[in-house]
Amino acid sequence: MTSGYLILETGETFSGNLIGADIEVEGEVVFNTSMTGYQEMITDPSYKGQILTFCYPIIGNYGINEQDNESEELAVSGVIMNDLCEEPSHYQSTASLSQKLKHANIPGLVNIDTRALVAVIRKHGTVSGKIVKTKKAQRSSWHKPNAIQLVHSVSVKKDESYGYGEPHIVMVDFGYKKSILQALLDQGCRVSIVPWNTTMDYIRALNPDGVLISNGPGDPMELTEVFPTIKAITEQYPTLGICLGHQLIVLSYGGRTTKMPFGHRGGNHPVKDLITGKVQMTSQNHGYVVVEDSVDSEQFQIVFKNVNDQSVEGVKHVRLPVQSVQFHPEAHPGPSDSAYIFTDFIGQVLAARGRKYVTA
Ligand SMILES: NC(=O)CC[C@H](N)C(=O)O
Repeated sequence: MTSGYLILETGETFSGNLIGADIEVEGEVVFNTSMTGYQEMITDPSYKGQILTFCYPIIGNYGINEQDNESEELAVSGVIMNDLCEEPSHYQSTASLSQKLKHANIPGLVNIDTRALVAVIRKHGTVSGKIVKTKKAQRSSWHKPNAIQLVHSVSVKKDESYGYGEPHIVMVDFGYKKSILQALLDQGCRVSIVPWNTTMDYIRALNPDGVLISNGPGDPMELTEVFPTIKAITEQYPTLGICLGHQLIVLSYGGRTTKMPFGHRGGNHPVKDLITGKVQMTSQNHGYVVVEDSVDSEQFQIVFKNVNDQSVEGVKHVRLPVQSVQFHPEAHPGPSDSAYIFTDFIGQVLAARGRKYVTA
């Protein structure tokens, strides 16, 4: 196998072997703690521009199938793992992970000491890194990807329409995961997916019963140009925000987000519902988080918090049927404890139909 290296901006080098595409890449090095779900992760558009490390030591054992893609394209810039299984076994498997990476022109590094790497990321916070072929590769220039470019590259370029039922939900696409669309279709909805920079007039003309603001890559504070539209949406339609969508809703009301030391990426993040006191296990993938003090309590109530670090995991508007969650109720990968978020949203949409909102 060809030798390859991960070099970090903080100075460390990790040695392993190259798989997938024969190219060098750069990206923010992040880690996910899920035991399964590597196919959903590498196709989740929120990972656009990032190099993803799998904490679980054996990856690839059930192959790649035709069902579990969260988007058509692979989103990650590169992947890092310990032990790659090249002989997958699963009745749905149609390819191996390394074949999929090669086909998508994405490089990976295997036989990396991922426990040591994760310890380094946890020490420094998320760092930039490069997957390279020689140890002496350039360590000086690092560039932070721009959120508008990232979102633009993964968002639909024109409307797409799915399902024939009711109610009609418009999903503003910052890089949606297919499982979110599937969750809406499972609720019987008709779904119109529109590009991230769609105007309020255009959304109004589609006459939605409710709007979903999707997940997506990048630093939410760089997406200022959409804040007025997001706010206008929440003032007019029942709205659900997921992950980036949650951050954008809070930002559009004057709140702030900040970068977490190394993010929440995994399938077992405990989140407490502050109203019922119940804890649910959630699927997560985010590097930024809403700053608690920045949430205007005259507008929003914080209704979910992370049990591990007490960070904000969801808000509800105090008057309008608007809710947003930092975690992923669509799961994939991860537990589906919070799937009821979609049922609640559609319930609110149906209850609000025909009613006119009085805005703040
Ligand atoms: N999954 C997401 O929507 C991620 C949101 C944002 N890009 C973050 O990292 O926090």
